Amino acid sequence: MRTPIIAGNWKMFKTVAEATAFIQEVKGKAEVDGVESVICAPYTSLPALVQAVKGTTLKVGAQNLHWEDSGAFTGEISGAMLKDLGVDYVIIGHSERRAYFAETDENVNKKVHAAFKHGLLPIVCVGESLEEREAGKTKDVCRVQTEAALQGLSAEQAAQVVVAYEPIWAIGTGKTSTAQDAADVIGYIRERISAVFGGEVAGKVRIQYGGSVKPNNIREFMQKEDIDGALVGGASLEPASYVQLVEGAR
Ligand SMILES: O=C[C@H](O)COP(=O)(O)O
Repeated sequence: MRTPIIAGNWKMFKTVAEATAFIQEVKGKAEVDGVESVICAPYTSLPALVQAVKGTTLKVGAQNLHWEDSGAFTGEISGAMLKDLGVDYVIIGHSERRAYFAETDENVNKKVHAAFKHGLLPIVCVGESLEEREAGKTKDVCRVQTEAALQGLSAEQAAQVVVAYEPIWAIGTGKTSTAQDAADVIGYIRERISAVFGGEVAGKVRIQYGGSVKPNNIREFMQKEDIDGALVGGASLEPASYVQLVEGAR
C-alpha cells in the first residue's frame, strides 16, 4: 500500500511573508490522514517554512540542489545545506530545469545520489515534449530518463524515490493527459523500475502525475491504481486550492 503524495511546486513564486501566511491558512486543513503533503518552495522561503510546519504533518521540499557538498559553484545550494535547514524532499530534473538550465540525465543522477547522501528524498521528474509524444516516443523518453536517474541506487534507496511523470506539453497549459493515458505511462515506468530493481521495489515507488492538475480533476487521476499523487504547480499556490488537492488525494 503506497501513501499518496501531493507536492506543491511553487516554482519562483512567493516571498517569505507570503509563504508563512500560506502555511497558517492550510495548517490542519491540508493535513489529511493517509496523504503526504509537501510544499516545495524557493530557497529563500525554506527556513521560514521549516519553522512554520513544526508540529504539523506538512513537509517541506526544495526545487533543486547541486551534487557537490560544497565548492566554487556560484549561485548553487548543496544537499548538505538543505539537510541543515531541515528540508525533507527535493525536486530533481524538473522539465524547466532541463529546458532552461541545461540539466542532463547525468546531472539528474548525480543529484539523486547527493540527495540520498544527505538524507533528502528525491522527487524525480520525467516526461516527454509534445514533439516526442507526436513521434510516438513518450515511453522511450520516460524509460531513458527514469533509468538514468535511478542508476547506481541501492534497492532500498530506489524504493524511496518519488517519480513525477509530467508531460511537458501539459505543464501550465491547462491541457492534461487523460487519467487513463497518464496511468498507462506510469504503469510502464513502474514496469521498467521492476525490470531494473525487481517487483518489490517497483511496488513501493510512488509515481505522481503532474501537468495542469487542479481541484476539479485530481480525483480522476487518483482513481487510477498506479497513480500515487500529483506534483502541482499553479494550483498549489492558493491555500484553498491546495487544501482541495490534498483532500482529493484521500
Ligand atoms: O511541477 C509542477 C508542474 O510543472 C506542473 O505545473 P502546473 O500544475 O502549473 O501545470
